Amino acid sequence: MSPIAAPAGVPAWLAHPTVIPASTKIPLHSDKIPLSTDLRTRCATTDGIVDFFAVQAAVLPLLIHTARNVTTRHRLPDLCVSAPTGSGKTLAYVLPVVEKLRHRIVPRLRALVVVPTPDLVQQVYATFVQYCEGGTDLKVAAFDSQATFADEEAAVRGRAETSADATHDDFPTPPVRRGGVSAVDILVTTPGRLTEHLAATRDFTLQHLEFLIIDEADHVLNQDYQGWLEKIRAATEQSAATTASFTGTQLPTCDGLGLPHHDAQATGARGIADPYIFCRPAPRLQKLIFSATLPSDPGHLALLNLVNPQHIAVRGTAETAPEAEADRAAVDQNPETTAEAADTKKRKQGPPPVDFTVHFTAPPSLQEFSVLTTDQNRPLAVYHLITAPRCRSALCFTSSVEAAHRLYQLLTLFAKKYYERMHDNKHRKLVKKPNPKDPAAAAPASPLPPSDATHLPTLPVIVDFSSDLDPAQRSDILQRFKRGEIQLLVCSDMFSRGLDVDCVDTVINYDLPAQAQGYIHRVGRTARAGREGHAYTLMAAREMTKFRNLMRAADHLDQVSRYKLPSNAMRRFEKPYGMAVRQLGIIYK
Ligand SMILES: Nc1ncnc2c1ncn2[C@@H]1O[C@H](COP(=O)(O)OP(=O)(O)OP(=O)(O)O)[C@@H](O)[C@H]1O
Repeated sequence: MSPIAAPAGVPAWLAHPTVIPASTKIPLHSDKIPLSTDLRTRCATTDGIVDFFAVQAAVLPLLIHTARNVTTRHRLPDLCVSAPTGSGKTLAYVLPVVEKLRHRIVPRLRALVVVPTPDLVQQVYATFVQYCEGGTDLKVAAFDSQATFADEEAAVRGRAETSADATHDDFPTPPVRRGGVSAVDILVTTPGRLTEHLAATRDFTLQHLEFLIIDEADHVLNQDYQGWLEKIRAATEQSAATTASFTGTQLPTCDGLGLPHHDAQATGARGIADPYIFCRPAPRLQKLIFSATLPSDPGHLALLNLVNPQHIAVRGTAETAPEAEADRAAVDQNPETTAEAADTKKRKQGPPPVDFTVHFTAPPSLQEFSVLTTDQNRPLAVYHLITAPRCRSALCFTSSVEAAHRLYQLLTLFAKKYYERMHDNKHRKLVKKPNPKDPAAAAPASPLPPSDATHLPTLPVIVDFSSDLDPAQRSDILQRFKRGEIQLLVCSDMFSRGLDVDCVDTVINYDLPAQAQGYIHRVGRTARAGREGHAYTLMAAREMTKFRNLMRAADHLDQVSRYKLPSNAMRRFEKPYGMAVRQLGIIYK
C-alpha cells in the first residue's frame, strides 16, 4: 500500500490519529473497562457480548474515566472516531452516555445524538432504550418525523417551574430549576428535525448538554439542513458568552452529585431578566464524532469548534488480494469454490496486518469482488448472485429510488418466469408422454408430486425497500427480512449508512457508487461484527476505469478481486428474461 499524504490544511491531530488495531479485544469483565456490573450484564444479554471490540476498547475507558475524574471546570477533549462499518461504534457512545448519566437526579437533555436518516434514528434510539430501560430511570426520545411535531414536542418538553410551583403545598421544599427542564435525558434526531424544534419548541434547550454525538459524521456534516450546524452551535454556546461576565460570586447550587445545576434561561424564554442567566453553561459538553469515513475536508470539522480534539482510528485491512486484478481473470467461475478458497487462504495467513495508511478500512471479514457484465445482463447477474447457495440475505444498491423500483419490478417478473419455466421443464420430464392406446391416457396429467417440487429452487422473495414507503412499512419489511422471509432488498443509497441487519451476507452494487465513501458504507452492510460477508460491484466495461480510480483513491483497489459470471447460467436466463422485459415494457406503456 502506498502512503497517502494528508490533504493540505488537515490539522495535525486529524492527520495523526491514535491507531488501534482492529483485532484488539478486551474481555467483557475486564477491569480495563470501567463499566458498572449492570451494564456489563446487559451487554451480555442484549448483544451477546463476550469481548469489547477495538473501538469500544479504545473509547470506553477514555470517556468513562474522563467523565468520572474530571472536575467541573475542565473542558473535556472532543473525540473524532473512525472505525470500519459494523465494528460496534454505536455501543462505543451508548455505553458511556448511559454509564455517565444513570445516576442523574434531575432529568435534563444531556445527550444529543444526530444521525442522517429517520431509520437510523429509530435504530440508535432502540439501542439506547435497550440499555436504559429496567436498570436506569433515564428517558430517551427520538425525533424521526414518525410522530407529529406536536407529539415530539410533548415528549421532550419539560415544564419550567415557576415561583408559584415552588410554594405549592404538595411540594414544601421544591428544587429550584429555572428553565430548560426536560422530560428526556437522551435525544436521538436527524439534523432537520432538530433545527425545526430549536426554532419552534418552547423551553427546548441544549444548554445542559454533556454529550453532543454526531454519527455518520461525514454524511451529516456534508449536508446543510437549513444551516443546522450553525444553529446547534449557537444553541450550545450561547450561554458560554454570558459565562465571561460571570462574577464567580453567584456560583450556582449543586445537585447531589456535586455538579452544578446549570440552571439557565430556556431558549423559549429569552429576554426575561433572571440572575441565573449568568450561570455556567453546560461546562462538560463533549463532542463525539463517529464515522467509518471521517470527513477529509477539515472545513467541515472546523464548523464544530472542537476543543482539544483527539482522533482515534481503528484500522486493520482485509488480506490484500494477492495478485493484480488483471492477473485474476481466471478466478473460479463458481462463487462457492471461490469463497472457500479465499477462506482457506485467510486461515493459513493468520490475522491481517495492520495498515496505517489507508483512508477507509473495510471490515477484515469482508470479501470484495468486481463483476464485469453488460448493461443488459446486470439484472441477471443480480439474480445469479442471490440464488447462489451461499447467499441467504442480500441487499442490492442502485443509484436512485426510481432505479431501485424498476430493478425490483424486473427481477420479480423475471424470477417468476424463470421459476415457472424450471417448474414446467421438470414437470415435462416427470410426466410420461401419454400413450393413446392406454386407457389411463384419458386421465388428466397428475400435478407435480410435492416431493419433487421441493427439489426446485425456491422463488426468491424480492422487495423494493424505498424511502417512498412510510417508516412503519419499512420497519415491517426489515422485521420480515431479519426473520429470513425476504431474500433480497433492492434499495437506494439512503440505506447505505448505518443500517445494522446481522443476517445480510451479500451486498450487490448494481450501480457504481459516486464516491469511495459511498462504496465503503454500502459494502459495510455485510460482514458486520466479525461475520463473513461478500460484496459484488457490477460494472460494464466502460465503467472499469472509473471503478478502479475510485478504489485507487481510497487505496482500496487491491482489496477487490474479480468474479467472473458463469456464461452457462446467463444463457439459461435468456428466454425468461426476454419475456420479463417485454412484460415490463407493457406495464410502463
Ligand atoms: N463487542 C461486541 N460483541 C459482539 N457484537 C457486538 C459488539 N459490539 C457491537 N456488536 C454488534 O455489532 C453490530 C454492529 O454494530 P454497530 O451498528 O454499532 O456498527 P457501526 O460501527 O456503527 O457500523 P456502521 O459504521 O455501519 O454504522 C451490532 O449488531 C451490534 O449489536
